[in-house]
Amino acid sequence: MSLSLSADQPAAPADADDGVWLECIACGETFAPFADIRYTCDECESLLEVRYDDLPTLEDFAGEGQGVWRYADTLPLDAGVSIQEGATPLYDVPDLEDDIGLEALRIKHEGMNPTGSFKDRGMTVGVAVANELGVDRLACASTGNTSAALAAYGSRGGMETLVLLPAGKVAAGKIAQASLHGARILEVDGNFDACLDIVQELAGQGEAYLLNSLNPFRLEGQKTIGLEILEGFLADYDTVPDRIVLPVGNAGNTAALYKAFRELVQAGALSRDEVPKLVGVQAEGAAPMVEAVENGADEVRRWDEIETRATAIRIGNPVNAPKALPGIRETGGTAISVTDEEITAAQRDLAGEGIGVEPASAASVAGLRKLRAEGVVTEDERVACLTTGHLLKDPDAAAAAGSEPEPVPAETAGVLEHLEH
Ligand SMILES: Cc1ncc(COP(=O)(O)O)c(C=O)c1O
Ligand SMILES: N[C@@H](CCOP(=O)(O)O)C(=O)O
Repeated sequence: MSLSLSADQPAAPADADDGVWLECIACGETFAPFADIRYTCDECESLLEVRYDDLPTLEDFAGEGQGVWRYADTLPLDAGVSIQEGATPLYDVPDLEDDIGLEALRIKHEGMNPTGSFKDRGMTVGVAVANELGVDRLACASTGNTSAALAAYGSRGGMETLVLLPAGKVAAGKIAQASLHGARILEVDGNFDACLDIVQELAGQGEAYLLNSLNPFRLEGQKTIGLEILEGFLADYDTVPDRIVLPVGNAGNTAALYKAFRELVQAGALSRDEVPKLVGVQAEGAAPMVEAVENGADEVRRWDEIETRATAIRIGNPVNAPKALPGIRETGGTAISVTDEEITAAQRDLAGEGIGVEPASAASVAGLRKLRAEGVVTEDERVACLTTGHLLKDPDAAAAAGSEPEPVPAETAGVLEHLEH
């Protein structure tokens, strides 16, 4: 089955388990979902997706469960290892909306999840599947947020966790989280992509269960971001957004949102033309997806030299590109890169609306501003920007972008005198 936006319904193969199976996105080979551990296709090594024989519409989600698990009908299990993830705010930002010049702008702030990033939506599902598979050690490579979420959900699920981080390139808040939640932290003398290569090898040797976004079950939880955005726009504007702009690193969210919308099209809940355009934003110093989109390529070129202040998206080899590139192309979206200075300016813009985000998150707003200035995004559009992680994840970046504390004497007169200057 291809990754096109088609209304064709998948038919369950014999190895489906309760209407759920895994399917290779390249050769179409199918696998029973929980019989063995696999992350990629046995036949051609391409990425796998979870498939369902009964696809729900938005109405099917009304009122049941909480957060991510309100969408259990579109997930591979009925319940997960949960810390109440999902149901994040969809903020209005009137000043920013005017300033950028749009009909409507909303910020879906994923920093309001339990560990402060969207990764929780994936982990609640991924760790539950790990339980189902009977594994006892979980592992990931991480620029920080995945490790924080894995550590928290793993410890709640009673499993050992191992995280591989690029030494010196992970923000302080994220290391603190992984550490306190009890992960074993290995600092690798290499970048994120090198860490992921190692974790894939460890997982391949059966040393641990891999919970990066290469794991098809994890992305199922992340689909719920898209469903919540659609429901929020339908409630407030009686229509779905024209565009969703999101930061891109390993391209898991781009793949997950596209899958959520594809499934709604297959369920007959959304027409092809209604699907929001997906716009990926990367930092200039780590922009292999942007390069591929600009060149109309079907594959990304791995960037070995990468650098950006937005350490969460300091990634040169987005593993989900084979799922995400069709998502951008089929929805009529695009990809754009922004400078670190543009990212910091957008971080300040969001802070001015009371929304605290880490640098990578602000890339979405920086990219939207640029596309609006270039006329690619038009004034009459309704747009959702995804902000992926909380400000406190990277306190050093926040302090550098904000104002300096002013030393004053410990008495009122001295404070008043200081305030006059
Ligand atoms: C805060 C933050 N924003 C954005 C991303 C990129 O998301 P994705 O890998 O799904 O493209 C990540 C991690 O990759 C992240 O931690
Ligand atoms: N930003 C990510 C990078 C890893 O992405 P994943 O979605 O494949 O786990 C992180 O927080 O580590």
